[in-house]
Amino acid sequence: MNDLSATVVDIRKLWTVFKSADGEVVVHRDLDLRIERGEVLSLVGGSGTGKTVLLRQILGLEKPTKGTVEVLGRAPGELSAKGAANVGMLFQHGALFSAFSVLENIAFPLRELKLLPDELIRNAALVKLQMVGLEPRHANMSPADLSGGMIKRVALARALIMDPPLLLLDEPTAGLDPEASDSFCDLLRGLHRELGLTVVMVTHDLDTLFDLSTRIAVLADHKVIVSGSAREVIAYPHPFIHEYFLGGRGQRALEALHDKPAKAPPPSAGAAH
Ligand SMILES: Nc1ncnc2c1ncn2[C@@H]1O[C@H](COP(=O)(O)OP(=O)(O)OP(=O)(O)O)[C@@H](O)[C@H]1O
Repeated sequence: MNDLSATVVDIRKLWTVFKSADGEVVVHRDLDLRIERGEVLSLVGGSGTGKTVLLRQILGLEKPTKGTVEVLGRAPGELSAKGAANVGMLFQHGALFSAFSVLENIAFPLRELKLLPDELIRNAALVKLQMVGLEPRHANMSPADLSGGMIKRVALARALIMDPPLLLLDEPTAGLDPEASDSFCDLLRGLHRELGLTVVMVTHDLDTLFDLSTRIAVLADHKVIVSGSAREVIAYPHPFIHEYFLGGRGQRALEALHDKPAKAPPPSAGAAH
């Protein structure tokens, strides 16, 4: 497979087994998942079904016990500088360095490469700052002075600094109020379209899930039991799906989705919250 292939993430016969005091815990068993270029694939599943572990395996931070994970045809574990540039990750709480300014945080992965002069790195970071809807005046601020929505935006700019074709999002709207959450979803939707990104997202927020996903994959019984559109997934008979999507919370999110007026195409540089 080469970089022109439509498959960005290819997971085959994946087993993840952790040792515990009581023996072994099987998290994934023979899990298969293929993600094509341009998809926004959301992973949903009960607590402990291995969604975060799967993101970490795609990022190359953890190795499968058995089976293979490939990103653009390469094992993410073999991350060279070029490999690392293939995947951007937005961690749940932003994971910004508190001692660094906004711009230093965004520039960090590029600076670590030690390949470019400072001026070029600074300019690249400023471009990304604006891409996520922030302004040059935010560049010298400290993370402690930012709102939750701004922290997410800075973390997103850092995840995008190397122009990765694949972006991983762990609970991108967790902790944001509804307005900031909508605004961040608009930004993600715009960037997905404009940059032609492939996105893999873990979210417990059903509004975010229905708002952004082009496909939903459900993890249960140690594997992906079904993947497809919201409609297809909801129609799949499984107790987890019934409880998750057809309980009160799911019904409200579905109704809100149907009631929502169609959105105008969002600018990638929307107002920061
Ligand atoms: N390094 C590790 N060592 C041992 N067990 C681990 C390790 N990492 C994860 N686990 C276990 O693997 C299982 C899956 O964890 P993971 O965090 O991926 O679940 P999740 O689906 O993201 O859950 P949640 O929705 O609650 O965040 C859990 O039982 C967790 O305790």
